[in-house]
Amino acid sequence: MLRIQNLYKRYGDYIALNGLNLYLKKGELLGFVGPNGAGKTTTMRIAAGLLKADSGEIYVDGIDVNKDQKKLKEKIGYMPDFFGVYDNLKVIEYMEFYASMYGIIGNKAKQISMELMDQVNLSDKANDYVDELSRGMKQRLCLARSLVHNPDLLILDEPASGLDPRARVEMKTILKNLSDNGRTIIVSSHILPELAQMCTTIGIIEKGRMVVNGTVDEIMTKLNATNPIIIKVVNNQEEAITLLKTNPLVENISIKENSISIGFLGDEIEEAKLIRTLVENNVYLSSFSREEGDLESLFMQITAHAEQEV
Ligand SMILES: Nc1ncnc2c1ncn2[C@@H]1O[C@H](COP(=O)(O)OP(=O)(O)OP(=O)(O)O)[C@@H](O)[C@H]1O
Repeated sequence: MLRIQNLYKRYGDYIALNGLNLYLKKGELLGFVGPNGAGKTTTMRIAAGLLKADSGEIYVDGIDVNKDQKKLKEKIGYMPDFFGVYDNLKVIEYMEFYASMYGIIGNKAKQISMELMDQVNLSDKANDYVDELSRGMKQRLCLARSLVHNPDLLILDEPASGLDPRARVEMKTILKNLSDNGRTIIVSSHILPELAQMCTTIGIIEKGRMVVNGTVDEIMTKLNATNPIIIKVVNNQEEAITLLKTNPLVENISIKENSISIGFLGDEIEEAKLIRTLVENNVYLSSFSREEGDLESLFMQITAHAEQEV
């Protein structure tokens, strides 16, 4: 659905995007995460056709963003991170106004607007003035507005920013429902745990480059593969250490309380072979397991130096 290759964007001398790559399949929900200033808004605005890149390729469902703006606008729904004030407009009028920008008018506009307001839990606010809505309601309205032309790809820039915990949960539930109904979505945030539970795919951006992009499962598998294995030996720790030292896949042996921690470069089959060697040499194990990694610590690790420089 979305293919971004080698994207570059400068603001004056400042390099905001530095060869960014991003791939997203139909029906996926991508959490686009990075620290402040990493380039999320710039990427999203370029993908939505609102900003021009200096170079790079972007295709949305096969459409070249640089060549066919009209078709692109039909495909994409965009929700910006900031939106303005709306004098004297009722919620339903606001929705119908946006529908009219896509040529949808009259009863059809009313029907679509009512359906979308229902999806974002705003049906009972149809006749309220937009300015009188809470921040969470305004954000949900903005989401509904971005769906008015039934786009294939939704690009949402920090839709949950500034919301209280209850409103954040409500926004997440709405996004999850949209995703479950087959919509392809990119949602940005600088809070990874918030996205990790609902996203199928994660992209971590730092200093204008994508540093991690894959499904949550793929990222966790890769992440865990580099974690130490913790071995608990119940009888002969010395013998265990001697055996571990002879295995070329074992590195960094250390003892923590009554456990042995090792760096291990092998896959699961090699892990099984190592267990067999230990047991066959009368080393009794009560446990043998990789330390579990978590996405949050990965994110903090990747973005630590970027935060320090801010
Ligand atoms: N119009 C502009 N002129 C100059 N610099 C800009 C402009 N827009 C963005 N930048 C700079 O480009 C970098 C990337 O900005 P961008 O808004 O894309 O980051 P972001 O990841 O969305 O950040 P945030 O999480 O704070 O919204 C930042 O350093 C920002 O200051």
